[in-house]
Amino acid sequence: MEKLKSAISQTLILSISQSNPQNLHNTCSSLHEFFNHLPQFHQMIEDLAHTNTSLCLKNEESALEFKLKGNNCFSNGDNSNALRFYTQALRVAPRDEDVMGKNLVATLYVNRAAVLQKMGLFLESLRDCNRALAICRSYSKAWYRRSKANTSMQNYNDAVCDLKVSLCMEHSLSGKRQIEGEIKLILGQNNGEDFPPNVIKCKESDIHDHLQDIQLQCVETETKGRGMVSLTDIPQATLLHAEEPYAAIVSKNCRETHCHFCFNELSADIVPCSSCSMALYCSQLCQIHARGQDRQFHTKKHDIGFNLSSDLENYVASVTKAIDDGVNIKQHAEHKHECGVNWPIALPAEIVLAGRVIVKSIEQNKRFGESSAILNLELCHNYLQLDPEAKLELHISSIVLMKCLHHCYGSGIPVTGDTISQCVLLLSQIKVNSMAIVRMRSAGSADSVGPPSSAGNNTTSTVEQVRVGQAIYLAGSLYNHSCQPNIHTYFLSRTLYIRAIGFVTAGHPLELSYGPQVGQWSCNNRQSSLKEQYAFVCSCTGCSQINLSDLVINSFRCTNKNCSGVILDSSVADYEQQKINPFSCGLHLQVGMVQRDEVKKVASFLCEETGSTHRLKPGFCLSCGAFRDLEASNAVVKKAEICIGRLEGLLDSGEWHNATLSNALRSLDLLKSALHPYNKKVAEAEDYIAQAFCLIGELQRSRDHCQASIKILEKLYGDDNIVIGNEMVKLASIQLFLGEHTVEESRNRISLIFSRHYGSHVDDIFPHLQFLNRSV
Ligand SMILES: C[S@@+](CC[C@H](N)C(=O)[O-])C[C@H]1O[C@@H](n2cnc3c(N)ncnc32)[C@H](O)[C@@H]1O
Repeated sequence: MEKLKSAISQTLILSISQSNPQNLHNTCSSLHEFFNHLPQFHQMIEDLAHTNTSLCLKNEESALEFKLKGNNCFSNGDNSNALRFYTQALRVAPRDEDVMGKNLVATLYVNRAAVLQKMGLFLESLRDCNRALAICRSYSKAWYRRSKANTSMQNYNDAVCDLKVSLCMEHSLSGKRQIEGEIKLILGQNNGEDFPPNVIKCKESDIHDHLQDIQLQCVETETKGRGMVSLTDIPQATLLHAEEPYAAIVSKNCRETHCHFCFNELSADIVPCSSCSMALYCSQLCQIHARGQDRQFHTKKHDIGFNLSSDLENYVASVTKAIDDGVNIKQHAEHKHECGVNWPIALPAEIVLAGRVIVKSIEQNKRFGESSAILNLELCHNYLQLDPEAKLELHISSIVLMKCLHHCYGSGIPVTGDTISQCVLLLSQIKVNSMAIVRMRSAGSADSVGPPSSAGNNTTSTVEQVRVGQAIYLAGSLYNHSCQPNIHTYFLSRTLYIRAIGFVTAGHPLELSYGPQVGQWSCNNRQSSLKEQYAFVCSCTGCSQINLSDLVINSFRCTNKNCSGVILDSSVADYEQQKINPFSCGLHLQVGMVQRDEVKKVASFLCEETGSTHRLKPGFCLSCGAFRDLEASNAVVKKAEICIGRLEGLLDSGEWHNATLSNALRSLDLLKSALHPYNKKVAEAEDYIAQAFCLIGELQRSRDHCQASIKILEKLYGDDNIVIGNEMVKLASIQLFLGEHTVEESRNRISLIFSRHYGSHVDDIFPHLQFLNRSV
């Protein structure tokens, strides 16, 4: 790409930098023409789009090599490597290949099932047996292996049926005897009674929550374009929106760990794509949703060819029923056009996502090229605000993507100035409107730790977000951003859920956070992050009205011991100055009810002297006017931060030096002497020190510092913010370890905050937090 870029003439670069949505097709057409004359461009497209250069095709030879390695590891008892090699083999094994009279994929599933059984992963083992039997139902070994998994899970009736089916297919006398012996053994546990066969029920998801009957409306706003409001009052925690993505893609860093369709974490029994070695799924069903139904494959199932009782016939039919039978696959098969070529691996995820949008739009019979089919998504874009470099990147990426899609679709996707320009606009729509799909992950768990006194243990359980995918939700993208959001978004599988955090009155804008929030960063940092990422200047209440958090988050403490006022440095003072609106009839009207007293306490000058004439003076207390030498104070803070940074580094590396903790404690005192008690740096230092004490088993001290950190965060975010819920998880896990009854209070708060944000989905989102319910 860089080579291509350097070949472009300055004149063309200039006209691209000046392009706008109306004349885009000219610059797209010129650049396309220019590339068409470059041999290296054609070579690049060849490498990206042709199957003969593909790095992700199926390959029987490699599959057999991996299988052999898996077999060797299995016989040596090296189960984790055996599992790895069998999965590698499955990724590259051609689906219709028979080796020694057995389908290779089915054999690999059965081999992997044996490893999973050894590893105690019985459900995973059972699922692999089912996959093998869905391919070849006369596979005796798969039935036998299935009986093992069922026995381990105490599904004795199924285990007996599996063995009976396997017995019918077994040729050798000794094999028959062994199976008969095993049947007797299981029946013996049931006093010789036979078990009636069961019909397998496949439970893919279990989500209970209902959308409330709330009337939402899209309206035109003064400063933010379109936005969403409710026509009625919305009670706290109401679920008001659920939506499937128009298109979605797994994050690059989660390609090996998360399902490429539903984005849930992959378990040990990964299901690879049936046609390429790149895409991985958590289940056959997800694979079918992403790749489409493979009728040909399923009709290849061999007839069982043995005489079975009608009960057993039914049993076999229920187990081997194609997983997609009766499933109404409504989704467009989003991975199909990407299968077996390099570009979906080589290009950035958002370009591949654009490809999915284009193909879906074409598949939905919208004619691409005419009547602006892609733009029919009616999403806003930020093309005009992009810098020249970004415009050029979008031009190049669009030409490359359109060329790759053209390879697959031929004349169905023509590469012209017009179609490329639509792709450019689509990419800038994706920049502004796509959402990151996230999963909550717990780091450390009080379940997995030893005695609290022993050093090196990780006692706290923390909650963190992992960005697993990126998606376009057409209706979801109509919600504007606020740094003080009143709605909360989360994801189950690929579904977007939106819930009201608190009570929202009819007509009030419904706004979520695109990332930055009051309490997380200062106003100037939030503004620059939104500008950089989405190219807009945030005009939310948090950025336009005085709030306690923005006043204190980076502030210094007053030099007057009896004053709790704040002293701002010049960068913060400038931003806060902009919030003092000369047209408002009094500053106190712009301050939230709950915070009014607090704001007054830290900045009474602001509250008393309203109007445009008042200037915030950096270095002087906003409450009593006392002076602080900011240069000297900054030097103290910098020094202290170096020591705290060292502690943070140690926590990451897992190494330990007592001196680092002592230095950090001294630095915390220094920070407290210079910074306002609600400054975020103090909260962060308290948190690192809490983690360090936890690591060396000094849990009481860890708890104290954890509580101190939470107290500050409550001031910055507000008491009921989800961040406080996440922090309370840490505190509760320490309290639980200490056997303190105060854990009850923390549990109640966690439950209150989490249910406000996640409603009845709490347990689906945080299954790993069940341990917190343990009694003290
Ligand atoms: C995902 S869209 C939201 C819907 C959009 N307003 C529309 O008309 O389609 C994001 C865009 O909305 C606008 N926007 C959202 N929140 C904003 C805010 N707090 N301040 C200013 N503009 C905002 C920006 O133009 C941003 O790029």
